[in-house]
Parts: sequence; C-alpha cells; structure tokens
Amino acid sequence: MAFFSRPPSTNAAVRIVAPPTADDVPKTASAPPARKDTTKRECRNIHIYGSCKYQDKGCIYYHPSRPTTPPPAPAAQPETPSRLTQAAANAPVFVPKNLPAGPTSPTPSRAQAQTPVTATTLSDSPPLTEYNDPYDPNYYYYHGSGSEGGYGHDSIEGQFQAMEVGAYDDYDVMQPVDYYPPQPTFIRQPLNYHLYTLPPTAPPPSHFISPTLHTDLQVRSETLHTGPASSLGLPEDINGYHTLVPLENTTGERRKFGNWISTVYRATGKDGRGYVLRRIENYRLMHEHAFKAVEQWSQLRQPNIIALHEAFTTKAFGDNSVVFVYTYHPNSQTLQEAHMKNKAIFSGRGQSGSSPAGLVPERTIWSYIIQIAEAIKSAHDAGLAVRMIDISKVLLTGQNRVRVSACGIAEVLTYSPALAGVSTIITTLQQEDITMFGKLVFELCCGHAGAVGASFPKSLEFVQKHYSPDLKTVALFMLSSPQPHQQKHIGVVFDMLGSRLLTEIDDLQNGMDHLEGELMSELENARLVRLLCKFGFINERPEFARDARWSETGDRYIIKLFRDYVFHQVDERGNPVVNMSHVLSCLNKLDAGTDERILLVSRDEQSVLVVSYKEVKACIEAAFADLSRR
Ligand SMILES: Nc1ncnc2c1ncn2[C@@H]1O[C@H](COP(=O)(O)OP(=O)(O)OP(=O)(O)O)[C@@H](O)[C@H]1O
Repeated sequence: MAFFSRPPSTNAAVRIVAPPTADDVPKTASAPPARKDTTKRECRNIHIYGSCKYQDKGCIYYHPSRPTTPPPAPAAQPETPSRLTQAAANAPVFVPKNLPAGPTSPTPSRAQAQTPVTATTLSDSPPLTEYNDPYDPNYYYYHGSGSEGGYGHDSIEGQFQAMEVGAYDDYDVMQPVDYYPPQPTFIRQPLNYHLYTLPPTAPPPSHFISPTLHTDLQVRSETLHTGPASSLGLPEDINGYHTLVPLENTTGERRKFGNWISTVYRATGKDGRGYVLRRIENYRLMHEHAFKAVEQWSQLRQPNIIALHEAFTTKAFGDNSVVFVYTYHPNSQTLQEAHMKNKAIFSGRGQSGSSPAGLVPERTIWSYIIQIAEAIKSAHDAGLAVRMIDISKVLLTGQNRVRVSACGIAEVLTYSPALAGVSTIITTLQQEDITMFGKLVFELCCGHAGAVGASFPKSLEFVQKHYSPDLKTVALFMLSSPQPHQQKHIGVVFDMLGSRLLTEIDDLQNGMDHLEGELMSELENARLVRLLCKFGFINERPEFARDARWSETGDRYIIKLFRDYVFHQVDERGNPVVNMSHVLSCLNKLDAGTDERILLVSRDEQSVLVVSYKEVKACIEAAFADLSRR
C-alpha cells in the first residue's frame, strides 16, 4: 500500500489520517491496518488494470476470483464490453498504419467502430450537443453568439463537416479576393480567443472600434498565413522578401499607375513581418538620385501614411522592375473598393427618400477628411508632396481608419535632374495635393469616381442636397484654384473643421479605452501559458523516475497530485471531467499563490493531502528552478 510521509520541505501539507478505532488497531505488527469495510470493497486495481499485483502480497481489498476459462463471446451482442478486461489492458497499443490525411478527430461512428473497448456507451454520456459550458473552446465556435446564430448541426459529425466546409462562412465578407488558382491548403481551425473571458459583449458605440473586432483580428491573422501563389511562377525571393501573393488581378485588363503598369504583392520580409511590394513593371531607372525621395519618405512615420521602407530595382520578374516596399495592412480595401460600389446612388436611380442607401455617412466623411488632412500636413511639413490623394490609393485599414498608400513612387518615376531641388515645384505639387483632396471628398460624397469633371454641377447639387453646408464649403475650398498671392494651405482645412476635431478626439479616446479593456481581459493568457509550459517541463520527465524527491514520499509528489487534481478528475461514473473553468480557476489560483487549501488524493486513494495553492506554487517553482539550473 502506498503511503505518504510528510515531505522534508517546509511546506505545511497536512496528511489526513482517520482517527484510530478499536477495529483499526492492527492485530499483528506485520499486518497492514484494515479499514472496516476494506475486505468488502473491490480492489480498484482490478477496475483499472484488470488485476492487482499485490493480491498475494497483502492487499486488503476484495479480489473477485478470475474465471479460469475465458467467458464465451456473447453471440447476440457484438458490441464492446463495458469493462476493461485484463487482456485488453495488457494489449499493445494500436497504431494505425495509414493515418488519415485530413483532420484526425474521428466522427463518433468511426470512433466506435475503431475502439475495441469503451467504458460507457455514447447514450450513457451527457448529450454532447447540449453541453453549453461557456468556457468550452468549441462552444462559441460551433454555436456562435446568440445574435449571430449557430450552425445548427445536431450531431458531432454534422458539426465537424460544418467546420470543414463552412467554418469560414462568417468571414466571407472580410475575405480578400483570391487572384490565383486555389491551392490545396490545410484548413486551420480558427483560434478561439474567448477561453478565459466570456465572449465580449457588444462593444460600446465607437467610431473606430469594429463591432466584430475579435473576428476581424482573427481574419487578419488568417490572411497573414495564406500560402504563396506557387502556380503563378513568381520569384521565390526578392531582396529577402519571399512568399509573394498578388493582391490584385494580374491577368486581363490592367489599369495603369500613371503611365506604368503596377502590381501589388504581399510578401514576408526577413523579419517575418508582412510587407507590400508594389512593382512597377518594365521601368528602367535612369538616375540613382531618383531614390532620394524614397529616403525622405522612409523617414516619415505618421499614422495616416502607409510607411515606405525601401525601394530597389530587380530583374527577378524577368524584366526591369522597380519595387517599393510598404507596411502591409491585412484585409485593407481602397476607398474605391469600399465606397464606390453603388453607382445608382449618384444617378438617382433607386432613391426613395432624402438619404439614399449606400451614401457614406457625413460623420465618416469628416473623419476621413481629418485623417487625410493630417497625412497631408505631415508630408507638407516635411517638405514633401503626397501626390497620391486618390480614392484608389487611400486605404481603409480598419474601422474608419484610413491611410494614404503609394507615397514616394511618383517622385521616383517622374524624376528629372533638371527640376531636382527647385522649390517652386514642390509648392505647386503641394497645392495639387489639396485639389486632389477636394476631388476625393466630392467622389466620396457622390459615391462616384467621376464626380469632378463634366458632371461637377450635378455633383455639387447632390452634395448640397445630402450633406451639410460646412462639408460643401470645405470641399469647394480644396477644389478652388490658388489665388496669385494667396496659396491654399492645408492648415486652413483644420481651421474649418472646428469642433469636429474634438468629436474625432473623443472617438479616438473611446476607442483606446475599449482596446485597453480588451487587452486587460487577455492579460491572463500569457500567465497561464507560462504556467502550463512549466507543468510540461516538470511532469513525466523520465530522468526523474528514480529520483527520491519525485517518489510518493518526496516533496515533489504534490506536483503530481496537483496535476491529477487539475486535469485528471473523474465523475462518480469514472468519466473524465473536462471542465475548462475548473482548470482555469485552479491555474489562476496557483499563479496567484492563494492560501486556499485543496484536498489532493493519491491515485490509490490511500493518501490524502491538504495543501494550499501557495505551497503547490512553491513546489513548482522549486522544481522548475531545479530544472533550469541543470
Ligand atoms: N499597404 C497595403 N496593405 C494592404 N493592402 C494593400 C496595401 N497597398 C495596396 N493594397 C491592396 O492592394 C490592392 C491593389 O492596390 P492598388 O493600389 O493597385 O489598387 P487599384 O485599385 O488596383 O489601383 P491601380 O489602379 O493602381 O491598380 C488593393 O486591394 C489594396 O487594398
């Protein structure tokens, strides 16, 4: 019989010992103490291992006599026996020769067919589809939040199929378009970030916080892991950038970037981060000095400008190309892609009321104006001109967050040594920036890329009808031609914004508060992962098998028992208790080292220890420190 003696360490673990009674007094010095009913209780080793190796060596429990001949197989019931037989317990582990290529979890029907021994039938188990522990990692995934509706599959098999086929249905709207033939890809299970905290409630209304923030972030992360487009014959490596994936259609009719054709690729850099490579095809760089603008832009960091990192020439694509490298913002859309979908708005078709569906809200347009004006101002202050204020070059990278992309390219492509350093040129280009900005505002309001041009009077009327006079005034100021002695200045736009700037600041602060709250709820994740890693390092190390400190009388035995207490609990029918909230609450208390005491029971139920989390924590820290020192 295993027993526990107080470990030599200073922890205050208390062994619970039943008070001696007359019945408990051993008859002889050598006889083991017997509890009242022990001879009637069936030995648990029989249950667990099919036999008890101490049966003839003094085990005090009842051992039912084994049948001398194997019982005849029941003819009418080919189902699995309900109890582990000795032969089954000693049988070698079954290792399938051909592992299935897809997801490995068997469906219940397959599992039943393959598993020779089951302790209980499925009908004995609690119905799996009705298991609604909010901490269950699969619950949120399969059932969705109440408002979104679940997948509605009644069986596990149905759920599994739904996961393979339609697991990403919710994300369809966010999925970037694939511009290359589908690759055989491994279906990743989306991560569930709500294990430790309840799924977030609907966020407070915030201009900059998406109501589906968690999902959006997951989808971005998925996008970052998309495989390379191998069938397109793209170079494997260009200047350290690899895993190229085109972000736009590379076949069919191509739009020109000025006079050149450009292609945008996502790539992974040497540092493992995502980058965007904008390649200008068939362009031979004539002047090294043209890259001076790249140097200037790469020093400019502003939250509304997509950072330019470097530019280089390459022949890796089979031609002379210039490649500009920018920060990658997964799943972003150009303003054109996001807002210019409904041409009927401007034409007046389909309008029923004063505010046609699909109209960009005025609050959003003011927010875009503020953000783009900030980008322009920082570029102008740095002595640069943006030259890319266009609906196809301003990206929507998050909830109402816009950033100007493709900065620095125009300078390189239109570089002329004769004009380099001429200060009047830059002033003119800066004036043009503001005019382009005004055009962009009109296009956004009208939802139409050609709003400024032949149809300008109609556009003005449309803006007058659907937006405030202030918005029209700002847009007209931007579009106006500069006076001979009075240049337009982006600062004037800020003067015209007035209290709208305060609204923007409020919204930003609300957004920050919300994100801080979200971060707060995720803080514990790292702590728990660290703890689980320590457990992994410590438990079941073969080199400790013979170490006295890990034996049943050693101080480290507590760690083993605690592991059983956290992970290996069984219910009254012997079924594993898979309760995430129990695990998480134990680990949290362990990490905090609380004084709360728990009862640890040895596997043979012969030793019972009362220890506090604080003591278990001390044991784990000592064991881990011991390991790290070796
Ligand atoms: N830095 C970036 N991060 C993430 N996606 C980007 C980035 N830059 C561009 N993209 C994406 O690449 C795609 C193509 O961009 P591009 O600027 O070529 O737009 P376009 O509308 O095709 O314009 P063009 O007329 O120049 O071809 C767009 O969907 C855009 O969202």
